[in-house]
Amino acid sequence: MSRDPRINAAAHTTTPSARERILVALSGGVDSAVAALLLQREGHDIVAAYMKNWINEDGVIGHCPWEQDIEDARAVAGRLGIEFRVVNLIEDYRHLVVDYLLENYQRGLTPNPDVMCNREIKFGAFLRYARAEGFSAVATGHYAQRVHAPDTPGGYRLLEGADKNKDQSYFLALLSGAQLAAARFPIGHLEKPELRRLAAEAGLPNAQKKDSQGICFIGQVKMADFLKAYVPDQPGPILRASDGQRLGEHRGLHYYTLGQRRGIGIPSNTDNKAYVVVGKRATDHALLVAFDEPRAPGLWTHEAHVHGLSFINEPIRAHAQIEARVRYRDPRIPIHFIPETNAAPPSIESSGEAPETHANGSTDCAAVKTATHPAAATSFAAQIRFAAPQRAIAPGQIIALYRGEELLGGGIFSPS
Ligand SMILES: Nc1ncnc2c1ncn2[C@@H]1O[C@H](COP(=O)(O)OP(=O)(O)OP(=O)(O)O)[C@@H](O)[C@H]1O
Repeated sequence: MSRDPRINAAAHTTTPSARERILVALSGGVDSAVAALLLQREGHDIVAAYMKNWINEDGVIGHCPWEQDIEDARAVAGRLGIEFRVVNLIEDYRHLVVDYLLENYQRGLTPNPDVMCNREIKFGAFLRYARAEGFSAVATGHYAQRVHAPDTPGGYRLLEGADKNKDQSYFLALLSGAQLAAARFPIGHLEKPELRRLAAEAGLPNAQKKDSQGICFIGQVKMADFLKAYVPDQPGPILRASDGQRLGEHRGLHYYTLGQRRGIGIPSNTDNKAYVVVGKRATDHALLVAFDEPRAPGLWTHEAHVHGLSFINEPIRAHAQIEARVRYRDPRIPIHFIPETNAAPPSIESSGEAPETHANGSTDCAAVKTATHPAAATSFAAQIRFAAPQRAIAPGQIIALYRGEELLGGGIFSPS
């Protein structure tokens, strides 16, 4: 239960909702299966849909078991006796997630495809499809809680999932208020063991299925293999940051992330000390390394700049003491948020709601791209001061902003 009285008040005012027509995103996993089960028990009119997001056309990066996932999802829908659809979003996914991923890696940044998939696909293209098909909302199996909050501009707040070990609010950090209003997270109040118990009790065929590892093609293959297939190698020197000494050669800066220790390929000549990536230099295409210790230049920081900020409700317009999570599964940490005065705060309707939908429900990718492409999200930026120094804050990585367990919004760490 939240310690924030506004949130508790809001949560208690959440009344059983009226019957709605909801499209459930059914992945074949157990979480979304139970999401569908619970909505059905609440009496909603539900249809299930599997999103086809990615096809490994060339078979270059290994096996991605989407066909099995579709069959598992179909079996769940069959057990629940609900209509099942397969929605093809491959083109949108390619433009809005894969291009973003590759562009970012090519620029030496550290992108987050899961965060962008939520904003651009699940609550972007998929939500637009749902609307065009007459649904009022999209439900997923995310561990996050949406609570009614009439005192907010958007009408809802987003809280961490009740199961702190499974909480997925970080991945929802770039959702707008409008996207949240149309989202349903029916399992957000559950702990995973209880969810599996409900699945087994209801006879769901995937009750014991192993948890997936994020986005299919990333989860099932090594990122390095994916990049090798799509981004040409561009070798450069590996330099010791302290004195510029050349230690070796790398295959391309996109293979490395700030803070990375494994896979650099430079043996340390000093006992108990290993090299770590501390920077990437565009001018000479150099990978900078140092021994992994607190004084390693560029590895630890007290401050960072963020851009592309979006907020679920009110934008933070003044200095504020809040909390942030700089990586999924990291604890929340206290921060001082300093908004940039010359940047325009985003409107709460700013992303994910591009109106361009054709009569057949397909989306116009060019229009979507202009309106919601990650690079064009918002121009709102801020300086972040961490209460304690943070290790390996990589440009391109997502920061999620919190007040207690309430997710306020998020942004993208800027290159320095
Ligand atoms: N290909 C897909 N088709 C339909 N829905 C999907 C798909 N991939 C993910 N989702 C939706 O997004 C939610 C979160 O996705 P994630 O990949 O994190 O899955 P998860 O937490 O393992 O959940 P699940 O057990 O339902 O697979 C899922 O619960 C599901 O509602």
